[in-house]
Amino acid sequence: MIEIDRLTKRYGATLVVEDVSFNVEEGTLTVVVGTSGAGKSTLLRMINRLVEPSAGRVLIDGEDTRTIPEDELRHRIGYVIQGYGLFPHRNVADNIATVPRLLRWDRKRIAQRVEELLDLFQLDPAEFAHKFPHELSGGQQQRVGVARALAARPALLLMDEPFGALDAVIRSKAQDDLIAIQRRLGATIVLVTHDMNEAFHLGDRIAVMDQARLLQYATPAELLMRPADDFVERLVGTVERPFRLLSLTPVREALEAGHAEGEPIAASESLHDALSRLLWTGRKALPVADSSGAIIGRVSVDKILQHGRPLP
Ligand SMILES: Nc1ncnc2c1ncn2[C@@H]1O[C@H](COP(=O)(O)OP(=O)(O)OP(=O)(O)O)[C@@H](O)[C@H]1O
Repeated sequence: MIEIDRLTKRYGATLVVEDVSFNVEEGTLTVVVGTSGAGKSTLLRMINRLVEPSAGRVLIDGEDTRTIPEDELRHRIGYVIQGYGLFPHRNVADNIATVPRLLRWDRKRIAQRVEELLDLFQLDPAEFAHKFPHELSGGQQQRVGVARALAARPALLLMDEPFGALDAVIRSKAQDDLIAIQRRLGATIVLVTHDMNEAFHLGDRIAVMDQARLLQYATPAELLMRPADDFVERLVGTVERPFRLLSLTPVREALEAGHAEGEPIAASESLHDALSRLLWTGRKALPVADSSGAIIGRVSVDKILQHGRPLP
């Protein structure tokens, strides 16, 4: 677990991060979201001590980061920034091998790890290992940047606007890839963005910051249903709120007894998917199947719309 404990940063008289605390569970993805200048990047950089906190501390599995030598800390915490920071004169394989080399892994182990990561990021080693960063597209550079940060299996991966330079279509694909890789590796990630859609798409938990302070730290569903204040509510975005809520709720939670005609929908799919299917087919209800394919009930438009309403 990563414990962020009362972190504060002052530049002169200005408080840039004020008394921020939250815990990040192992194997989860936490998104820090907020307006420009809220202090998100500074908070992230205090976690790996690129910025020295004015007060407060960070614990990694109970160990205070101040007791860990800085170079060791950089090896234990991966860091990805917008623009990826790839070394322009090193090829893809050498870029990915950076930290394992510093840690003096043997050649064979490094070569295996590089190949494994290239495969994982869907970059064919035969084609990409020897290319240089300028020969790659933005999306490919982004993947190499993340692969490099993950190479030595860090305890924590920090990502600052990692998709900021990608256009909308590639960005969405890159977000899906990150989720798949995070699940597969069980990596613990803290990611900074100013994009609330990205936060909802990626975050197991979301930390909302404004003017140096943490306003709320909660799951996406909690943010939607119980925003801590007006600012959070506005940021979450009232217009898309019902749809976001439906995207986060599985069909199983609106299951009703009874029969319905048509192709069944899986209980694990979202109510958003169910509603799209219902609107598309013009039906009032769909049969619902469990993971074995057995029909366990139905889901109806009326019931879904009840779920889209915020709690009183
Ligand atoms: N080294 C510094 N010296 C003085 N002020 C700084 C320094 N670094 C950051 N700041 C100020 O701290 C505030 C927060 O900056 P930070 O980059 O953490 O915000 P952010 O939420 O990441 O914003 P953005 O999304 O625009 O990058 C800003 O007002 C910035 O000008």
